[in-house]
Amino acid sequence: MAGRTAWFPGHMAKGTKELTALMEKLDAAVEVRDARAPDLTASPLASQLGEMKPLWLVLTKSDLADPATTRKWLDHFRSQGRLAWALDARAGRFDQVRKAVSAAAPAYRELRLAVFGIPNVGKSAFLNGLVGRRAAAVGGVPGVTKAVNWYKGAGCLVVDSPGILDPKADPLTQKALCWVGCSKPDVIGGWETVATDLLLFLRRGGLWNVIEKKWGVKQSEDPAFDLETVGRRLGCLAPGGSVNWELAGRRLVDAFASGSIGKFSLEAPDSPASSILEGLE
Ligand SMILES: Nc1nc2c(ncn2[C@@H]2O[C@H](COP(=O)(O)OP(=O)(O)OP(=O)(O)O)[C@@H](O)[C@H]2O)c(=O)[nH]1
Repeated sequence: MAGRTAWFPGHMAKGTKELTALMEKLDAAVEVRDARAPDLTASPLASQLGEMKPLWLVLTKSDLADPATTRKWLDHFRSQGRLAWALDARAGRFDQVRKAVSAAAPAYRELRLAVFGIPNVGKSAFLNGLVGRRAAAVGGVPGVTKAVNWYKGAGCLVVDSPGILDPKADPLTQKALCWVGCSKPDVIGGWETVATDLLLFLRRGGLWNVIEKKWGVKQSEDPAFDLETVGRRLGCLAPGGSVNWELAGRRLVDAFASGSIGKFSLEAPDSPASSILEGLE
């Protein structure tokens, strides 16, 4: 894949350092990924942390993903021996996760868990759902760093961490992360370029039906006209009647990221998005 981006804000570097130091004092960690793209939204820290403690996996935004594909992902991860669940973190049923918490808790104290993942995957929504929306942050835990916030839930103490994005992620992966709201188009060339690649991805991945279903727009004969066709359909016009590309791109990508386009999955265990992304170069 093409060259590397340099976007790695300081707080993410700090978060990585804090989290690895903290892992020593924890019993397990929950990695949060987006159910629409579980490979793309994997945390760059997962393998490092997984060597230290058991890693549980939560696929959030399952309400926005294709249910059959999500079931395949769960089978896939469980076949690797991982505890894995898929849920709508804002409204989800947490019974299964809570059951795992009580099963894993030591007899003499609460289970200590970290929640981590790349930006905007739903870490806070998951944490709030697990410990209860009104849970207040509790202070330092004896013998454990005071530099982070702990939240007390039934049988567990949970610590949040800042979203950490792979500093080495290539530009195409970063674009794909914009499609699900986990990265920002302004660091990767703007809305037009992110949206153009999204349409190309849908075309190549046989996923154009989501666009047709939502807005009644058919694929153009030439992919170069796809964004123009969509932009016109959405009424994103500049004075004089030409398409306002940035606006069209923003409306399209926002519709994807927020789920207003309908349920879709960008990848399945047997067809990872990375294979289509490589074809976009
Ligand atoms: N539809 C849907 N939206 C969700 C779900 N989980 C989170 N969201 C939304 O996704 C957005 C990001 O959620 P957060 O919980 O703030 O994500 P985060 O990972 O804590 O974000 P950072 O702290 O910025 O890294 C918010 O608009 C949430 O309402 C989910 O399961 N389903």
